[in-house]
Formats: sequence, C-alpha cells, structure tokens
Amino acid sequence: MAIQSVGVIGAGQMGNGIAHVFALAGYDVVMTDISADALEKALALIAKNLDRQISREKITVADKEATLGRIRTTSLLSDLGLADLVIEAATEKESVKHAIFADLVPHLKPETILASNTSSISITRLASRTGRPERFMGVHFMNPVPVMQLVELIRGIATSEETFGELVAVVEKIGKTATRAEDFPAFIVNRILIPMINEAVYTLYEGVGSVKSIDESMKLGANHPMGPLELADFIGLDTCLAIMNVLHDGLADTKYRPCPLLVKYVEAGWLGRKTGRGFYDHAGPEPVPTR
Ligand SMILES: CC(=O)CC(=O)SCCNC(=O)CCNC(=O)[C@H](O)C(C)(C)COP(=O)(O)OP(=O)(O)OC[C@H]1O[C@@H](n2cnc3c(N)ncnc32)[C@H](O)[C@@H]1OP(=O)(O)O
Ligand SMILES: NC(=O)C1=CN([C@@H]2O[C@H](COP(=O)(O)OP(=O)(O)OC[C@H]3O[C@@H](n4cnc5c(N)ncnc54)[C@H](OP(=O)(O)O)[C@@H]3O)[C@@H](O)[C@H]2O)C=CC1
Repeated sequence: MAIQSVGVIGAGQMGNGIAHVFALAGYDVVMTDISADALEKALALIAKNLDRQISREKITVADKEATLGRIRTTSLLSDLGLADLVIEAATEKESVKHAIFADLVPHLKPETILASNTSSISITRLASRTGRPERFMGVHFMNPVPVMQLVELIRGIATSEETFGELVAVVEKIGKTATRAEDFPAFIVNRILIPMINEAVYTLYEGVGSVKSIDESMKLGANHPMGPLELADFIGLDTCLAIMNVLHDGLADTKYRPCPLLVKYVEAGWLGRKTGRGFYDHAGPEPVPTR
C-alpha cells in the first residue's frame, strides 16, 4: 500500500515534530489531541521550527507554506479514519495508549498501519488488543524530531514483514535513518540513555554534585550536547520516570529503580521544560538550576 496520509495522535513535544517532518516530506497530516490548546501550540511550534530551517537555508518560505498547508488538526479521533498510517504519540502511560487504540481502530481502513512512538512500552502488548497486530509497529522518533536523524523501528511478535518493509521505506522518504530494535523494555536508545539520566539524578540526590556541576561535567568531559539533567528537562521528567518504571518492572532488576528525587520532582509536577520547571527553572531567558 502506498502511504500518502498520516494521522498523529498527541500534539505534545513529539507529536508536533512528527507532524512537521511528515508534512515537510509531502505527506498529508491530520493531528489530534485531547487538548485544543496543545493543538494550537503545536501548530505555532511547527511554524517556528520551520522558520529555524529557513534561517539556515535548509528550506524555502514556499516549503514552509506548503508544509503548513498539509497539516490539519482535529479534536475527533474518527477524523484519522482515512489515514494510511497512524502514529500515536500520547503520554507514556500504557492505559492511555490502549484506550486510544480501542477508540481509534473501529474508524480505520483494514490496510491502515498503526504505530506507537512509545519510548519503552511493549509493542507486542500494545498490538495485542488492536485486532491488527500484523499491521502494528513501534516507530520511535528522537527529540527534537526535526533535527534527530534516528528512528528506532520495533516489531511486535506478530508484525508482518510487509508492514516492516513499508515503514523502512517511509523512514527513508522523510530523510531519516531507521535502526531496528527488538521488542524488549525501552528498546536500545532508552535502555542505555535513561538509566544514565537516572544515575545523574542519583548523583544530585546523594550530593555528589550540583545541577550545574553534573551537567557541565558531562558536556565538557564526555562531549554531550546537553547535560543529563538539562536533557531530562527537555525529554520531560514524567517520561523519564515512566521509562525507568518500565525497565524496573519489565526487567525485574533493582538496578533500574528510579531515583527518589526524580519521583519527587514528578510528584511536584516539576516536569521540566514543558511545565517551566524541573532541574532548571525555564521561566527566564536562560535556564537557572533549581538545586
Ligand atoms: C526519550 C526518548 O524516548 C528518546 C529521546 O528522544 S532521548 C533524547 C535524544 N535527544 C538528545 O539527546 C538531544 C541532545 N541535544 C542536542 O542534540 C542539541 O542540544 C540540540 C540539537 C537539541 C540543539 O542543538 P544546539 O546546537 O544546542 O542548538 P542549535 O545549534 O540552535 O540547533 C541545532 C539545530 O537544532 C534545531 N533545534 C534546536 N533546538 C530545537 C528544538 N527544541 N526543536 C526543534 N529544532 C531545534 C535548530 O534549529 C538547528 O536546526 P537546523 O540545524 O536544522 O537549522
Ligand atoms: N519526550 C521525549 O523526548 C520523547 C518521548 N517519546 C514518547 O512519545 C510519546 C509522547 O511523549 P511527549 O510528546 O514527550 O509527551 P507530552 O506530554 O509532551 O505530550 C503528550 C500529549 O498527548 C496528549 N494526550 C494525552 N492523552 C491523550 C489522548 N487520550 N488522546 C490524545 N492526546 C492525548 C497530552 O495532552 P495532555 O497534556 O492534556 O494530557 C499531550 O498533549 C510518549 O510515548 C513518549 O514516551 C519518544 C521519544 C522522545
């Protein structure tokens, strides 16, 4: 099946970037979210990120206009019914994802491929209740989507060769590089990266360093583009904690226990950039460490 139209569910940090890259590559995009405000913010962010690409002469003004013209937003999940591919990028909570698929599937064409941008949750389990496990995949983009080259492709135990092949072709068409990860907790990137971030939170929690010294050490000492705590704020502390819980429960190994300080920040609603405060206060022109 030639994929021409893409549905995106969830217009948060990831959903807006996924809509951006598909529309820029020429796909028709319908994006939905439970929050109308999130949809509005997402369109504004897409326009801003397209302007970044114009200022670096990566695209033209005409490209930006055409891209925005290919993105439609809706509050109705049923409006995604005609899409050839639907990518779910809602909150990293398994119950939320199952509920979305249960509401969505009755509206879909039989040949439509369903995918989740989940950071860590079992693709096999997500697929098992959709009635189309052979046409279900993990398509895991990296943040920020317009810039990061990688897309992790994860097959559930029942995903067909045909579905996998179609998504390899789609990733190539949007100009990114697909790697393949097997369907085990947090796949490859987050199996390695998020425990490192959790370790950075332990380093802060045990008083080994301050937010500033920890991030500066990894930026200058390991050439990381962002320090681990700055990156945690960028990802979202709720998402980082959700991934650690998936690793801890899925691999039954205490080495994946989430740091109590990370739990406390999430309990306080200090989720990082998306709520304005995490390990940094993002209210001003420059982020200010909060510890
Ligand atoms: C949690 C999961 O499930 C998986 C994950 O995603 S884990 C997280 C993976 N991501 C990372 O590790 C990001 C690490 N950080 C970085 O790579 C860099 O800091 C960064 C690319 C985000 C910003 O780079 P920088 O050098 O500080 O900024 P800057 O030079 O201004 O921007 C570089 C490019 O990124 C773009 N950019 C910067 N921030 C951006 C953002 N938030 N959204 C979109 N584009 C952005 C700029 O426009 C520029 O794009 P072009 O090259 O296309 O013009
Ligand atoms: N953040 C990151 O760096 C990365 C995240 N991911 C994965 O992508 C997914 C999204 O993450 P992210 O964008 O950071 O999360 P965000 O919290 O930024 O955005 C999630 C969006 O989904 C909305 N939402 C919640 N429930 C529903 C629903 N039932 N139907 C439609 N929309 C809904 C949320 O609305 P509201 O806020 O009102 O609840 C919010 O706008 C997660 O699975 C995450 O693990 C993958 C790669 C990187």
